[in-house]
Amino acid sequence: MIGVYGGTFDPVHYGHLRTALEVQEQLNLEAMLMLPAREPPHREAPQASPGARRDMLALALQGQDRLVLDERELARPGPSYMVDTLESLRAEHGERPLGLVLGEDAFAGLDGWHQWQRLPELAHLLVMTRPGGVRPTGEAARLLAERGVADPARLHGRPAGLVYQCEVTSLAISATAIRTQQAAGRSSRYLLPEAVLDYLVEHRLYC
Ligand SMILES: Nc1ncnc2c1ncn2[C@@H]1O[C@H](COP(=O)(O)OP(=O)(O)OP(=O)(O)O)[C@@H](O)[C@H]1O
Ligand SMILES: O=C(O)c1ccc[n+]([C@@H]2O[C@H](COP(=O)([O-])O)[C@@H](O)[C@H]2O)c1
Repeated sequence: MIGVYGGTFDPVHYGHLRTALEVQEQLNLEAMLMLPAREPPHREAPQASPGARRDMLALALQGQDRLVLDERELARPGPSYMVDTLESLRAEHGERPLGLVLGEDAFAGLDGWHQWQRLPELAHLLVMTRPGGVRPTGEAARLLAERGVADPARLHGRPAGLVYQCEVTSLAISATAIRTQQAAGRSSRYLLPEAVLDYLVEHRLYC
């Protein structure tokens, strides 16, 4: 199975990196693709440019090969709809299982995503715990009730369609908090890789 971890990564932090690694290990994924969104739908435009967010992610991923930068959303003009990303991955990988990785907060709002009903047809949904995570209600709760599985082995037996909840280390880190710290002249050290911190300070991305 291939993991698909999309994000705004404005900037990438240890909350993304550690959870991506844990899901990759827990589910024995062949690879975990990390996809920065060029134009994330349903939120304000990111503060850092797509290129700067890509560069920070590349710095964060240096020296390891389990988490892989995938630039397809950066190359695609217009809003970075996940359904388009999963379709392009499905075309590349045939029947190989795909796992769309989401924090609980993102999963709770899934029914607002573009063509959201198609997402579970294209990939499994791997829902990570997140501090302050919202309990799913409405369509997300229904998806969990209808498609949820407790045994991760089942995910490997079909290309898409199941929902699995992944327990990951609770890291109450958010990109919003890091941007706020930077704007206030406070330190963000130890919340994100040193090389990423050096980059965003040097380029004055969030001052
Ligand atoms: N600390 C964390 N623990 C678990 N999942 C996380 C964590 N931080 C981000 N995620 C998940 O990573 C994905 C991408 O998140 P995103 O790039 O928006 O980061 P963020 O820290 O939530 O950013 P922002 O504060 O700007 O909204 C989402 O699915 C989100 O739920
Ligand atoms: O496809 C959509 O309509 C859609 C709506 C909201 C979020 N997403 C994707 O979900 C991922 C996490 O979003 P965010 O806003 O938490 O960074 C990121 O890859 C976004 O592009 C996708």
